[in-house]
Amino acid sequence: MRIVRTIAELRAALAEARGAGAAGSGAAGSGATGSGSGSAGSGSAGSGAGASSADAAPRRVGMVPTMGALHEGHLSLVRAARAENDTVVLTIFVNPTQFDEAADLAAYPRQEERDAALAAGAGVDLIFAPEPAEMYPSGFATTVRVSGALAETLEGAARGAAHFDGVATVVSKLLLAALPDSAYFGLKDAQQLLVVRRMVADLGIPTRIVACPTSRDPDGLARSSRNVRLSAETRSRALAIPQALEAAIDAVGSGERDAGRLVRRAEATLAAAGLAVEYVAIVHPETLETVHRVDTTALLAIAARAGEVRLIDNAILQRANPAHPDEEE
Ligand SMILES: Nc1ncnc2c1ncn2[C@@H]1O[C@H](COP(=O)(O)OP(=O)(O)OP(=O)(O)O)[C@@H](O)[C@H]1O
Ligand SMILES: CC(C)(CO)[C@@H](O)C(=O)[O-]
Ligand code: BAL
Repeated sequence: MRIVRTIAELRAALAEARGAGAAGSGAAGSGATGSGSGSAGSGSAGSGAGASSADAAPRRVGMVPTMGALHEGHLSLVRAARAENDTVVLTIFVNPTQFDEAADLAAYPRQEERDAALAAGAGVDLIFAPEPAEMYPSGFATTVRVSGALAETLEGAARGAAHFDGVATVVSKLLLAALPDSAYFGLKDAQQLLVVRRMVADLGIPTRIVACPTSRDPDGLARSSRNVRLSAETRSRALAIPQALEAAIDAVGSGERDAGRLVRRAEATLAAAGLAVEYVAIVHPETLETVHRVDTTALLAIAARAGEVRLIDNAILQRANPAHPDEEE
């Protein structure tokens, strides 16, 4: 496994991995900044050594964009990418433009050596870990903005428009730098996934966006890099978030359709645990428009603070098959 820091190095390494640049450039090896952390295990190609000749079948590249501080949730994305691609690229970049709070950016966990070891063990071939100046060189003046409810509700409203501007801009740069066949995103950040899908479709970026299920600790808490900042006490209070989601799923399963009642019940569960609720919303799972009744499928999204730590989570609420006699109103 190799770590590269510049877009030029990333492109060269991928050209080599795809078999297109093996003969000519030689840049994949020469540009890398080093930090080998052992073999990629399940990796079958991509770190230079396995590059095929140009006449071989095209090699598929999968990308997993992250902000580092890897946990099992990230590794589940890597495994999904590993299963479908010849080369897996993990990006690690704590993107300053998507942070609305300086304190959150400063406190964001950074642990690159540990990340590299975990990535290698999970089958990553290449890590792209640029410095901010590589992604935002002097004079940088372009913003990619997805407008409308998709980006302006929920996280966009709570964190401000700059958040998804930052996400869309950096993800478009990452995708354009590597042009992966597929890129893998977690459903924990369901709105981010929808924003990225819209952006990729609108800009004609030829990458398939793959949604991966939320990975949870055994007690139900969604895995998140920010969880390391929870004390034992705030962590146990944070369990009210998955509990509120489960209760809503159960309530809908038992016939509750009224979104207002579902929201108020979830808010009460969070408040009783001492969490500061930022939003509890029931929205259309694709447009994110508010829905008033759960007649088919809806997304229940929660953002709440446990102490200083802001957490998000969500669940799909699905009306049970209305053809079943018990489900008729
Ligand atoms: N528990 C999880 N299950 C599945 N995917 C996840 C999970 N946590 C993060 N991801 C995904 O990993 C990718 C990188 O996310 P990121 O690096 O921001 O991690 P994070 O744990 O969400 O951090 P934080 O929420 O503290 O910002 C995103 O696509 C995100 O949705
Ligand atoms: C997609 C992403 C890597 C863009 O900075 C980030 O928002 C994240 O880690 O979810
Ligand atoms: N996990 C989404 C990125 C962020 O919190 O900024």
